[in-house]
Amino acid sequence: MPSQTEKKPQKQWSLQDFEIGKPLGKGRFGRVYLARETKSKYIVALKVIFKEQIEKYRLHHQLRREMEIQTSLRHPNVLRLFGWFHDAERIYLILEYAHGGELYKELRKTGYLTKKQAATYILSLTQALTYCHEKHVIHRDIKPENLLLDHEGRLKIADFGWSVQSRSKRHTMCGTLDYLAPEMVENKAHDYAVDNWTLGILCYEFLYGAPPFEAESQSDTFRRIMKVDLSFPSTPYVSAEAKDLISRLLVKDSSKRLSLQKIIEHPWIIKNADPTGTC
Ligand SMILES: CCc1cccc(CC)c1NC(=O)n1cc2c(c1)/C(=N\C(=O)c1ccc(N3CCN(C)CC3)cc1)N=N2
Repeated sequence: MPSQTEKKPQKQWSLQDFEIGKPLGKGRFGRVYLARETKSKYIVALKVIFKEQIEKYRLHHQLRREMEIQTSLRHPNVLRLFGWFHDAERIYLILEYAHGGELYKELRKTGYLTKKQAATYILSLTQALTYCHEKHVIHRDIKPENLLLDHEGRLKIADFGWSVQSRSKRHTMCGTLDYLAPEMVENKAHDYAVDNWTLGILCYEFLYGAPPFEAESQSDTFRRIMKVDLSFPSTPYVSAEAKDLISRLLVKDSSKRLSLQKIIEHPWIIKNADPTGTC
């Protein structure tokens, strides 16, 4: 009789267990395909990563960390990693299938989101980050390209490639500049509050259609982030309450940024977000 503590043995998957469908997208290190597990007919997204690429950029530790972290997370707004397997050339990640595709394509299509969509997605992100931070995980790379939508329009955070299991301050440089907090772009020690900053960036981008410190060159973006050079184009579509929330997150001193709990309680969120996460 197996002891209570023994986990159910992880099934060893292989390519033969799946029927591969259309390609869904491609990233720097591989592609993602629609796939169906043959026995259960369960639909998944199969992310194929070339070992040669991982070795070339010395990313096995980062990939291993991504897999360990994403396998351990269970939250409605975090894309599930069900398992993985490999062959001679490739590593295969068996991921939850998000039927709605990438959020940023939705954003580019419409230019900016409605206040209900924006508030609902910020609430979902805040709830997902509250869960991640309780598990000592900092995502560090939340940007529209890493956000997916399921068949009900519910947001799913994907791609934990830059996340870290953190119990202390971190020093690693990562991500594109637009979404990085000052302490990240200065390559200083940073902690969970970097994700709070990014929520401010995303809230601004959801409502205005572009991130607040966007500039021609990376060095200009860097300067604007360091100065917190924040301005709100005058438009009737963005309320004073939305500007208040953004201004309380884009604060240089990380200890003074609005906490995740205070975001959930903010009047703009309470008034505009759909608590079921669908909209
Ligand atoms: C390798 C790809 C990659 C690189 C880097 C980061 C990420 C995370 C976003 C990823 N994607 C990833 O891991 N992904 C994991 C995934 C996943 C991507 C996914 N779905 C889609 O990519 C998708 C795209 C378009 C789509 N349609 C577009 C047209 N519409 C009319 C109908 C719907 C429907 C679904 N489901 N799980």
